Amino acid sequence: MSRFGSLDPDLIQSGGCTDIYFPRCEAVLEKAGLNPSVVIEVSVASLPLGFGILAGLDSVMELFSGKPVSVSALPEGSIFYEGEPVMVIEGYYLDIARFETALLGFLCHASGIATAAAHIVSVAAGRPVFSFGSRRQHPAIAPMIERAAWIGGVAGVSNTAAPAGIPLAGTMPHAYVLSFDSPESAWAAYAEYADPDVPRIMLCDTLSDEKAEALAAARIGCSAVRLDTPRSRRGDIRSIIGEVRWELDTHGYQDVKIFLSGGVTAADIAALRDIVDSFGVGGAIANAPVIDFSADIVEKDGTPIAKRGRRSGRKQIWRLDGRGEEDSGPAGGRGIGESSPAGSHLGNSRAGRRVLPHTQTPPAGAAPLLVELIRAGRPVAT
Ligand SMILES: O=P(O)(O)OC[C@H]1C[C@H](OP(=O)(O)OP(=O)(O)O)[C@H](O)[C@@H]1O
Ligand SMILES: [Zn+2]
Repeated sequence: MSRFGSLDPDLIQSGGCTDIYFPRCEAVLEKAGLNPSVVIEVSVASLPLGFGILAGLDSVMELFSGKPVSVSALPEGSIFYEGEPVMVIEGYYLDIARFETALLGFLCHASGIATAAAHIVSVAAGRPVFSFGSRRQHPAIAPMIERAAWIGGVAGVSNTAAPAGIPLAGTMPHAYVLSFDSPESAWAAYAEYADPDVPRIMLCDTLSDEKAEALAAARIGCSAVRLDTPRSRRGDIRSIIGEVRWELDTHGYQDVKIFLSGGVTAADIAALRDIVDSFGVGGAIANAPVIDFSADIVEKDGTPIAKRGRRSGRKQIWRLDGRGEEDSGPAGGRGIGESSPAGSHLGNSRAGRRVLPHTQTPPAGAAPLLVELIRAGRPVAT
């Protein structure tokens, strides 16, 4: 029996977490004596934001290691576009079939979060964005959520179960403030007792007006005030934030920054990034729509073949000016443990890329973006 509704990872590894039609059709193929060698490409036909950031590769590598298949893919954190094969899997179909469910699940969910994070980070235009939304999802996938948000470019994450190397960030809950007899005593205790390396960011909207609480917190001493104003009180949040900034400046607290959280979306950030110093984003990242990848046969026993709506034959993505590393590296995010985003290349138009048949000679100076990761079940040193 699984605990907390989550699954034993060994069952995923063995193909036990799959859509029932796979084992059913495997059995028929076996009885029919069929097991073609295939090339399967993972791609997406439509990307609402016009681009995607690839994430979830760590789990796919684990899934296929030790299995008699070969895998090539765009490196994790790469930007990709509609119709581009982000991953290519080769092997006998019966060695791949039932793993399609887990393969797509790993990529769809993590890439959706990484893409939303990258979009929000690019809209924030240099203002730090923190992932505060792991509470909006099942805790068993908190490490995946925070890792994908980090790959998408956030400056830090709130969940302590995040993979090592990702900075943790957080402030204080309203429950903490309410545990004291006043917000002032809550802030004073935090200023005095919180670990020295914890930023003094005080939550300023619990019992009274943001302007009054922000000034009171600044007088006690803080580096920033967090506004998490409930929807019922929001009204014109821009005016509220503008008043808080004005009063802080007028009273000599120009250095006290403003941190905004609570239902923050990319549109909010676009509208407020000129008067807010950093953002805590929950559901807009953690609950991001998945990227709707599909896995399709494009070659069978060496012959190009594909279902309607897909182009047959194995392909390569070429970066025409040879800057493969820019596209094949973190394009909107970064690898785990890297100190900062590799700079957002979200401006990368797909004009600089070309998808060609695997057998076709590319233009001079072009760089291949799909790289071999696993050969016959063994990871390829990259
Ligand atoms: O973008 P969202 O999905 O809204 O979540 C982001 C913030 C908002 C929420 O505030 P509260 O719900 O007031 O929780 P708390 O009092 O614990 O901060 C909590 O601080 C989350 O980290
Ligand atoms: Zn709260």
